[in-house]
Amino acid sequence: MEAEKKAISLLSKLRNELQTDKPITPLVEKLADTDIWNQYLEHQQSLVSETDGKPRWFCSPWLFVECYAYRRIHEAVIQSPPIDDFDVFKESKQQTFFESQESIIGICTYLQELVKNIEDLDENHLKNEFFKLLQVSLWGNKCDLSMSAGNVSFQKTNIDSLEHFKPFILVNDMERLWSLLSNRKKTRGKDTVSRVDIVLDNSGFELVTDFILADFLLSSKLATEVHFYGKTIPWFVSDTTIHDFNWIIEQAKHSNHKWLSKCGVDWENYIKMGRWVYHGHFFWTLPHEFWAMSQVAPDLYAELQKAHLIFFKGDLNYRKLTGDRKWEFTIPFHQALNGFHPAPLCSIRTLKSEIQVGLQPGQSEQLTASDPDWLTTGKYGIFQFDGPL
Ligand SMILES: O=P(O)(O)OC[C@H]1O[C@](O)(CO)[C@@H](O)[C@@H]1O
Ligand SMILES: [Mn+2]
Repeated sequence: MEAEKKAISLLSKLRNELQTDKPITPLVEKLADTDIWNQYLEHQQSLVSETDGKPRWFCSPWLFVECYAYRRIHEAVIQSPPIDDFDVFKESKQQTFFESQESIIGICTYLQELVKNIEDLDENHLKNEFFKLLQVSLWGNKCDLSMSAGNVSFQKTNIDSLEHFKPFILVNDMERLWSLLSNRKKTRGKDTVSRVDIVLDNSGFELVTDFILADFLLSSKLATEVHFYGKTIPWFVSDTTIHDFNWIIEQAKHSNHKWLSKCGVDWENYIKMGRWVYHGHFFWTLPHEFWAMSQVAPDLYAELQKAHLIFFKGDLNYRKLTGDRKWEFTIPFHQALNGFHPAPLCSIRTLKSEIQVGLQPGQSEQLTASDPDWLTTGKYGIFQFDGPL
């Protein structure tokens, strides 16, 4: 109880600082990322003019203060042993998993039926299924908890509704993903690796959709291994940590539903065989743009370079890919990445923040006229690829 009281008082202090626009203060508790964070705060300080004094909550870059808020929540918890490994968002993450049981069973059953005869499918059919499961993973990203504040009444994806959602895909590079993976499958030798990396976003329903896609990639031999990247601390409410990752697989495995539990068993086996690999890295919970990765986290950058294709899930990853800058809507994605090219990559994201690049001339104007909130509601989505043609 004493520890809880301490955590709550630190959290109230944080809330007060935020609500009254106090200066941003350095982190105090020593963790692997503390020095990098504090250097970043100093850098922000150097950008503030003398008359403005210190960086504050209301007038600092949104990406920076939003990340900082979550990092401070974590600091309040780690300063309060013995509850220092408590995940303040665990309950809501687990609740959404249970609330979306029906959709989860639907997509797991679909996958299991599909993989039964996967060897007999012709090229076109396989491509079609690949596209479907990519879209399931895309619309799965509607379900984050930081934007919905725990309200998961968002329409859940099921395979039959995909056609209905197609018009809301604003950038669609699925064909390029198919060419890359299917060409590699045709030309690679028997023992060579095809590696797809997935930089995860939210746990719960979205993570299941990512598992379904990853399972399909192995079952169809479009990939021989899949590497996942998650957060090392609770983050943006619903983001995946190693605990969530393992918890979802355990839940699936112990389900009473035949196909969901088959998925759980298969997924656990993939991990045991090293065909699925999970990586945690503190870089993902820093405020840095991804173009800083090769400097700030060269080990992570080198890991990503081993992939043949990288999927970046979700809105926050897109903001970090593009530096959260106010780019023109039509500037090429390659340019907005500003030198971040560890391997061919693709953002799979529903739009929840006011940034989008790589649109056709006139596209944004048309959207603004027909649906003024198109950038922030999560109704629209993209598959945006960058890599050699
Ligand atoms: O889980 P996602 O798709 O990254 O969405 C989180 C998004 O929600 C917000 O917290 C609020 O819109 C954004 O800052 C963030 O980009
Ligand atoms: Mn998220």
